[in-house]
Amino acid sequence: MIEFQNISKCFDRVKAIDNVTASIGEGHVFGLIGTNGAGKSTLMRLLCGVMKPDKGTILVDGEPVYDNPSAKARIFYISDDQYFFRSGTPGDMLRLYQTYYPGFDTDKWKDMMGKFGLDAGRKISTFSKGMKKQLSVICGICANTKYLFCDETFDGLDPVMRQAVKAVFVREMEERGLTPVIASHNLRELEDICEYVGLLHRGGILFEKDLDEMKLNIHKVQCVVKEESMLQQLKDRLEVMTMENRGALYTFTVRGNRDGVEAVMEQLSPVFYELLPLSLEEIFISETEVKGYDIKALIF
Ligand SMILES: Nc1ncnc2c1ncn2[C@@H]1O[C@H](COP(=O)(O)OP(=O)(O)OP(=O)(O)O)[C@@H](O)[C@H]1O
Repeated sequence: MIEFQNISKCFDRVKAIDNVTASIGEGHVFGLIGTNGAGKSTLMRLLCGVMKPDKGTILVDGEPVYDNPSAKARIFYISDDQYFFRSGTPGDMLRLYQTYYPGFDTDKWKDMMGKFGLDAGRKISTFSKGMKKQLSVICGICANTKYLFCDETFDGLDPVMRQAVKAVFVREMEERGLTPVIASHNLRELEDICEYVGLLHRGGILFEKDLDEMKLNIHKVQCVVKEESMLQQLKDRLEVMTMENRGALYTFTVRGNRDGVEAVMEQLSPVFYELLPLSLEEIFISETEVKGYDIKALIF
């Protein structure tokens, strides 16, 4: 388990991470989502021990991670701005990781390189962006670490490769309890694969929850009301996060369990109403809008 408490990190006057507390459990996929500049990459670097927090504690399976080779050996980090040696080949990467990760599975690496069609002797500088990401994923999987951090790794892969990598993650989770931590802007992708999601906004964590549980407690209500006064009653009785309307059709995002929301709607008895589930993308937009990150303000 990775536990972090009250961690903060500043770059000059920019508070990249501001007093964040959360944890990442084992054996399931944790998705890290957030607005641009929210601090996702910074949080990942802190959790992997690449950077030291200004304050707060980070424990990987009970051990501090920064400057601690034994905790770091349990983590493989695929950064979004990948660095490869000049003139280096995948074979050079293999030798480097074999030295650093004692459990590195060389047979699996060779097998995956073959299956993904990557040439171990070719200069990495001649690889496409997607091929470099594939190489990192293969190294990350074969390092056999307990935790695998992927910073926007999926975003550079084509749809077939994304499916292949997801299938590899699922296999590794089942076979050896791998815990992938994935930061991505592709929420549809994360929705398919993640069980837990953390939402960062302006350096702070807005929530860190089980995705299915989260979906049980946030709903989209579409309704047509008899008169305007009913809208106020609805706002008074439900925890409304966002509201918009197109003509007579009003759409609310509300917090609360389905039965409670339905009971209020039944009592108010509008002309028509319907409760719909929210996608992760809609939850993201609603939660960040509540915090002042309003999509309409960006567009109009
Ligand atoms: N090395 C650095 N020096 C100065 N400022 C930095 C540095 N790294 C990050 N920041 C700042 O910290 C904040 C968080 O950046 P970070 O890259 O962690 O966000 P992010 O959520 O990964 O963003 P994005 O989704 O746009 O990739 C930003 O304001 C960024 O400008």
